[in-house]
Amino acid sequence: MVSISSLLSRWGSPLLICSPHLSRPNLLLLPNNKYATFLLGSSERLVRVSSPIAHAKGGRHVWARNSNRLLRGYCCVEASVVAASDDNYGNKQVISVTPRLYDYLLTNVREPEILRELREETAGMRGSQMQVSPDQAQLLAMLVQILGAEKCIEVGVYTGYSSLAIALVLPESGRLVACERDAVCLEVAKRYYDRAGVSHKVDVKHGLAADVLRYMIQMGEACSYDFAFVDAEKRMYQEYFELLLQLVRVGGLIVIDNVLWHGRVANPLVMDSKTLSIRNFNRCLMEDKRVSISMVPIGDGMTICRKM
Ligand SMILES: C[S@@+](CC[C@H](N)C(=O)[O-])C[C@H]1O[C@@H](n2cnc3c(N)ncnc32)[C@H](O)[C@@H]1O
Repeated sequence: MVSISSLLSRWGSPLLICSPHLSRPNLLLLPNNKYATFLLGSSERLVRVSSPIAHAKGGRHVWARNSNRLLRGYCCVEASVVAASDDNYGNKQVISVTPRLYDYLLTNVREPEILRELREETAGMRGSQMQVSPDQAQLLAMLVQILGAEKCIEVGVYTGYSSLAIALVLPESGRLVACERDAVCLEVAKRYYDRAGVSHKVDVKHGLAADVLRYMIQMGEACSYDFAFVDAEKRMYQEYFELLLQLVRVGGLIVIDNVLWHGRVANPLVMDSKTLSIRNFNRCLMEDKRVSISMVPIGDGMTICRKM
């Protein structure tokens, strides 16, 4: 076994931080091309160790004793694979998407021409990083198709990329209620709905999404929607979710974007209000027996919820 102090001396000048924020013993491996960072700790003590991995060949194991538990981390030089090995995870290996691997993945996405044009036009606009990725849009469209959805809701339209992906696969009789507070973005979205010939399927609601959803419930539309996608204000996620749970039928889906929040949700040292909101929301969803859930590491992380 290697003690933390000998680990530190062997790896040169790593970073050492103590924090009271972890609620249970934890081990995270966050490799990139140059460093591997390990968080080892408990509610009493968190140790973060970063080490250059430039000279490593193959994988290497690191042991550290935390309270009375032995934690073992496996640091992979091939950054496309993360492997964790401890009491919780066994020897499970999971893919970590590198830029090269993501480029490859995108060559396997069938992005309709009109969506590509919208994405390229939006690239020059403020906030273009907010748009869902082509692989996410493809997954949303597939979920809508699998469900045979006729009635959908989107919370957070921006310039319309995800809503257009959904509208394109809706049947002619289908309807998407698209909620957005920014009129300038909506002008771009509406232009593309027109160009794609799907304007008749999209009911644009300009205003605050929670108000629109409340109004829809008051108008007797509860339990009548098949699918909802949430991609707006992060601190409102719980509220959107509660309203959409009323609007969606049993067996319908609510898909929530940005649930991994650029990885910040997994870093106990990050405590800003948006990260806390999403972390709390994820924790509540875990315990929410009204839905079955699947958190998918696509884009910035999406959770698919099915109403029971
Ligand atoms: C992440 S972007 C949506 C991206 C979009 N789904 C796409 O793929 O292009 C979030 C959008 O939500 C809108 N938004 C934020 N808070 C809102 C609210 N309370 N009501 C309605 N729209 C809101 C923002 O104006 C922004 O355009």
